[in-house]
Amino acid sequence: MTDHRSDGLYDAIGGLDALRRLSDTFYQGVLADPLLAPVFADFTPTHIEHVAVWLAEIFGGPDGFTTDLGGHQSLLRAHLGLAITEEQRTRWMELMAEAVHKELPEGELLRRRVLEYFDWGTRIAKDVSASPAGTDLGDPGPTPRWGWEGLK
Ligand code: HEM
Repeated sequence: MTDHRSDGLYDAIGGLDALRRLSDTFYQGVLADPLLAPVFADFTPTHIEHVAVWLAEIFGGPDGFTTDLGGHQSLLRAHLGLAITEEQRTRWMELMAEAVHKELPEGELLRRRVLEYFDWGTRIAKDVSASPAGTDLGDPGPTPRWGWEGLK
């Protein structure tokens, strides 16, 4: 078991390919889940790729979400109006923890840091989701970065 700590978190995770596998496995679980599937009624396969590209940027990889997919504000806006409940957020975390254990390299610290990001991010998604679609969120600043020490 190794934490690959001399690498950045993105490289230790296995880069974009590993994040694509993570996203794919996670959304297979989401779409089969009675509590979450209705939230993702408009799901399309591009969602899997967009989430992988977002996560790459978060964990210190290429900034493709900012350059090509609308950046931090677009990510937040995608969650407006969803009215995510705490029960749904918790289920999302359970399914993501399963996907992380299946798809990401072993390493207690690596997995802990990744899941800490998801815990932080799902709370933000839930908060934003309480506001109606189209709400002006202002400038949220650049996409956050998450490393071995957590939020940078
Ligand atoms: C760290 C946590 C999260 C991340 C990184 C994340 C990431 C994303 C991204 C990148 C998109 C845009 C996808 C696209 O452009 O196709 C998106 C949309 C969406 N997210 Fe999240 N999300 C998070 C939490 C949640 C939670 C907790 C829920 C609900 C329980 C949720 C539900 C949705 C839905 C319904 C959409 C729109 C889906 C669609 O395109 O049809 N997200 N999310």
